[in-house]
Amino acid sequence: MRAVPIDAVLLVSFGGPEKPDDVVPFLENVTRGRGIPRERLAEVGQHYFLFGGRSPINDQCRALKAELEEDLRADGPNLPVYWGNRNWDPYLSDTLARMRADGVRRAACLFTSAYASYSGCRQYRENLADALAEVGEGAPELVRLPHYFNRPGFVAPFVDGTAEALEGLPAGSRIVFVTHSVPEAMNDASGPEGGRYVAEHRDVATAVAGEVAARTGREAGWDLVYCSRSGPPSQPWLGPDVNDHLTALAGQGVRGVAVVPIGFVSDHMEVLYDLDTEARATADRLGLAFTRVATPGIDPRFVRMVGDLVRERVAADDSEHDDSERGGGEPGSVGDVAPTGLPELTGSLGPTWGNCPAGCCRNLRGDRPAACGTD
Ligand SMILES: CC1=C(CCC(=O)O)c2cc3nc(cc4[nH]c(cc5[nH]c(cc1n2)c(C)c5CCC(=O)O)c(CCC(=O)O)c4C)C(CCC(=O)O)=C3C
Ligand SMILES: [Fe+2]
Repeated sequence: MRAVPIDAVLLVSFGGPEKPDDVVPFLENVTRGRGIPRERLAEVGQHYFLFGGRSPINDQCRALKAELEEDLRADGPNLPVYWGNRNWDPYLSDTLARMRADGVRRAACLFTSAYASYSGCRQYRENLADALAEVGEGAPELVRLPHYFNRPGFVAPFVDGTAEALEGLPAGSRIVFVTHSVPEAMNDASGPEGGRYVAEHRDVATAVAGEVAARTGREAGWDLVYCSRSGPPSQPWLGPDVNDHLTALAGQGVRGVAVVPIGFVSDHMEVLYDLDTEARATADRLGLAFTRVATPGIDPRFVRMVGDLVRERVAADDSEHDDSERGGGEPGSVGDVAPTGLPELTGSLGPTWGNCPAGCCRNLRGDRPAACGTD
């Protein structure tokens, strides 16, 4: 049976407020039914207000959408790129309704979240399923592009940024990889076999540290630590917290840190507040030199990698159907983007998947419909 060809790309993101009046309703959207203590919500609201009530995340998505459209125009397939958010305007349901109106039948989804976990994977899929149900008859079919945490286009910008940061820091400085904390139980249930959230981050951290050592000729010690813990104190979450870790490092006589936000695809409020504001203040207090490395954002290698995921997927569909009429770019062509010097997949976890296998990143609160997977 011939599948309907992919005729659009859908960027699926978290969403964030863009003005002070957005902040409280945004937080209500995010935390509905999640059991976050009120004090934590008030505190996180303040982080947004400190930055004028505007998160950088939506602008990052607009920029990525524009760059990806350009990449697909230049090297094919020339597909429209849509963008929808889980928690703020443009909402997924509105975007899916617009796609239907535009005649889109089958879209390839890219989540702006690189790692397995309920929060970063299945919750996106559940929100897509809800939006599909809301739109109803005629909504496009959705397939997921492969997970990309171990693609060089995602990893290389962190390698460059870390090597450069270490150049400017005192001898003996350490690399501090940071990601979003999640409940330990959520890590235990992440991926098809569990524990995948931490395993994927360790895989990226090992690859970045190894490549930086190879490039600079100096081996910097590194750690994987966490930011943005929420939830009640009684619930165990992944640690150590980045601030506690910086305190411990200073106590050991370390003089500087390259803080590498590997958990974040682009600048989010967590990066602006939890790292650039709070962790930097901690480092200043401790007399630690502190450099925060950039997120991939719209690094040309990251954009190209996303374009390649689309090209790979379309080529795979075409090769299953030799009656295809689809033209467009050489899959994996390099264009004018510098090669990364990294292997095709970094780390040791090997090939990933697009649509998720059954049981992947289980919802510990109970089963709900989820798109882009076999359950
Ligand atoms: C793993 C993970 C990612 C990375 C994957 C991905 O990128 O999706 C992520 C991203 C993000 N998280 C974000 C914002 C928030 N996350 C919250 C709460 C929570 N996050 C969690 C996990 C994650 N979150 C968890 C386990 C909770 C507890 C509640 C629950 O179990 O669901 C809360 C509530 C207040 C608080 O408790 O902090 C807010 C406001 C924003 C937007 C930032 C911006 O506006 O720039 C982004 C990109
Ligand atoms: Fe979050």
